[in-house]
Amino acid sequence: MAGQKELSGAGLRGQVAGKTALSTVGKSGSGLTYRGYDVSELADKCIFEEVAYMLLYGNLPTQSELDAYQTKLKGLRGLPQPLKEVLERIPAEAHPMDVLRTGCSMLGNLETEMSFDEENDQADRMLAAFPSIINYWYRFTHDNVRIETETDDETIGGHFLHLLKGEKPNELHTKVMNVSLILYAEHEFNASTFTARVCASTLSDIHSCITGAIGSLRGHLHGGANEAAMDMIEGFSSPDEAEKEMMAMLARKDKIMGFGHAIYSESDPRNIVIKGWAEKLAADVGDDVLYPVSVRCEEVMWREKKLFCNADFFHASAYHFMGIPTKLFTPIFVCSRLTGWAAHVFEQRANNRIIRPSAEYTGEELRSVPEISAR
Ligand SMILES: CC(=O)SCCNC(=O)CCNC(=O)[C@H](O)C(C)(C)COP(=O)(O)OP(=O)(O)OC[C@H]1O[C@@H](n2cnc3c(N)ncnc32)[C@H](O)[C@@H]1OP(=O)(O)O
Ligand SMILES: O=C([O-])CC(=O)C(=O)O
Repeated sequence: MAGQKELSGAGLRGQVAGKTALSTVGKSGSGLTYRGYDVSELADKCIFEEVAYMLLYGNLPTQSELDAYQTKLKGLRGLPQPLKEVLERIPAEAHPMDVLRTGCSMLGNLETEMSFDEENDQADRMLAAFPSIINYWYRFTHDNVRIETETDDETIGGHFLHLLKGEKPNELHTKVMNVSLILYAEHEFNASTFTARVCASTLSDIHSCITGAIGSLRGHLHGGANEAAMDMIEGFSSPDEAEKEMMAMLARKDKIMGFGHAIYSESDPRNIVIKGWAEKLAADVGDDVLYPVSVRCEEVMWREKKLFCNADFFHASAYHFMGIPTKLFTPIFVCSRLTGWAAHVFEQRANNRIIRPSAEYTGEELRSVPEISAR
């Protein structure tokens, strides 16, 4: 099991900031459980919609519940015209995470959550619409086409790739997308989820909570690490070059993206799963550089620093082998983590007290305001 670190110090590390029944990190099973189910077993046996349903509605769906849920989500993939118009005005050079942040916020203006009774329907709507939002903008600004976002793909993962590439994905790619979305779905009180909970604790609307969470996930120390890891590994032309460059980065004390974790001490249980799929995808595309480079980076970091790959590192090569542009990596994370964020918003609302910690003051002693001429 991937154990927990000794937790103390800055960044609220080790402080219990609330209760959750949604997941455990570094405590049991392979190290990550969602409502008591081990993430590796979920990734093996389920499609993403089953996990989304379990997080959002409390139990794994029966076959008829799953069929109804997939039908519901399929029916919610269309985008309102004013949202399409906003997306068309965002420049091609914008970061897709900013596009998604704006898309979520705009959706909140058009389909505002009027009462918390709507929270499940609102979460389902975002789950269905986010792949449409990001791909509508991407295809409009990069390929000059206005795509039809209502596909008949059974899964969100398949739907995402279909919109991106204009054709239905093969079985391998659909499976990897499902695995990836399951692995990224939920992770206790990480920075973006905590952002969503803080916002929810003020009794704000769900679009505000999710918009804020997208902004938190964007940074390279959190979800943005999968893009930063890709930028790094594609600069290495061989495992030996990767080793040499990594050693130089470590000597300079650079932060190496895709390694280390705030909670896990020895491994991130999601890594072994996505690494296995990255290896299969490498064989599928006949890669003999990127995957071996990634493996060498993993070996060097462990040998030199006892730092291990987190969920993001092998996601980089896996997504790349499926032909996904690097700048869409973190938005895919959003399409998954939305389930965890929304489930935490529901949990916070169900047992709420406004989140308002204290600060240790390090400023000036009490003093009087000098006249402006005397400053
Ligand atoms: C899905 C996710 O969000 S997973 C996280 C994705 N983020 C990344 O991959 C970014 C790179 N990793 C990091 O920056 C960090 O490991 C974090 C943000 C994930 C965790 O941060 P912390 O809990 O503060 O790290 P931690 O306390 O373990 O750091 C211990 C030491 O290892 C170093 N370290 C940790 N991660 C790395 C890294 N990736 N590269 C180089 N050194 C590192 C720290 O600088 C620190 O050194 P110091 O004691 O000399 O200051
Ligand atoms: O838990 C964290 O700090 C970061 C992480 O791995 C996640 O959000 O998936």
